[in-house]
Amino acid sequence: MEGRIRMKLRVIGAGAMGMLLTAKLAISGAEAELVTRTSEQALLIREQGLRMNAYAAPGNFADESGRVAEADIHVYPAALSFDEAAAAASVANPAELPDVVLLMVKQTAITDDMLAVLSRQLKPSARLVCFQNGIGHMERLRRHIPAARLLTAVTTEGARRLSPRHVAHTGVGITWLGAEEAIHTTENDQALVKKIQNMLSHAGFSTSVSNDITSKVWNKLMINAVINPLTAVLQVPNGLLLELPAAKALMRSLYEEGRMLAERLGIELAPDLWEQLENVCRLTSGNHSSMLQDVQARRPTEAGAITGGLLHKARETGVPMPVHETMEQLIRSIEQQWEL
Ligand SMILES: NC(=O)C1=CN([C@@H]2O[C@H](COP(=O)(O)OP(=O)(O)OC[C@H]3O[C@@H](n4cnc5c(N)ncnc54)[C@H](OP(=O)(O)O)[C@@H]3O)[C@@H](O)[C@H]2O)C=CC1
Ligand SMILES: CC(C)(CO)C(=O)C(=O)O
Repeated sequence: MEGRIRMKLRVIGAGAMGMLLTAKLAISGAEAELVTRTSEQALLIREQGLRMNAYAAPGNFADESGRVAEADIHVYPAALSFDEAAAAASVANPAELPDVVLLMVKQTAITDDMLAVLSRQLKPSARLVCFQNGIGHMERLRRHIPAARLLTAVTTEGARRLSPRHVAHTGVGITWLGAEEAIHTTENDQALVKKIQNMLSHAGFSTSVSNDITSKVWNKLMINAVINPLTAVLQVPNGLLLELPAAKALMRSLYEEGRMLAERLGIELAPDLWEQLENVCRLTSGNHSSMLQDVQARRPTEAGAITGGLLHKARETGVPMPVHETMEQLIRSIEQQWEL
């Protein structure tokens, strides 16, 4: 099939999104290996495989009570830990290294130490596709990996990790691919991006290439910056935000502050973004946002890259964002309680 030249793929991070991508890529016949943080999880996946539930009603997210699964799929991808991948890369022939690496860890895992190790696993022709919500990570990545090797992916797919080898595909969405810097202009670069798009599309992800990926990043950032901290602080599912007049007023203030900042930065947001935001709350009404799930599990949240990402830009440009500042302090206070 056109554009389906065999590529070696690696998915780093065997959480919700990493397991989803690996399972669907494997089902589509792609050669995808999964890199876990721990050797225990890699061993478990090698021995027992990955399990994926895909739910009925595309476009809708599964509710907490668990709808009847449309499919219960088992696949057996290659799996190894991050340290094992680093050790193998140090002695590998570059031809054995992956052509495309999908980075599926949370923003909180993208540290300078991690990136120093990761950069040594990438051959010069490889591309690293980064799926994180929030902003700030691409700047960190560019300190270790040449910008020409980096691609940004923005996705509205939804996944939930049910166990270290079991994932639920909780929402069917859209994925955009693009480069934040206008450097992917050669024919070779464009052909490679097209191949990645084809590979994701063939795996069942509706994928488009965007010439303005920053806009896509910010549309998603705005949605996450409005819904996630509010649901995490109030401990409510997404849909309830629309039912509580005071919470809805806060949503609107967060939204207006974000829109003003985007305007100042010259970033184009969707004209109907507020309606989209309300729609996400409706479509995911029973869901706990990822930030609420992190707070409930006492895991570090991605607030630093979502609310914190906006505030960083606000400070650079002098745009006041008092409501986002308050949300950041509230989330930080929650995280600081765990240190006591
Ligand atoms: N889940 C979703 O529906 C969506 C998520 N996103 C974004 O995608 C990103 C990933 O999210 P999600 O999959 O939910 O997060 P998860 O926390 O479920 O998964 C992240 C995984 O990364 C692993 N990890 C951490 N450090 C390393 C490392 N050095 N090497 C290998 N693996 C590592 C973690 O391992 P361990 O558990 O052992 O610590 C964990 O399994 C986030 O930025 C999120 O905002 C975007 C759209 C939708
Ligand atoms: C869109 C939303 C808010 C869905 O819950 C999300 O992306 C998240 O929880 O991080």
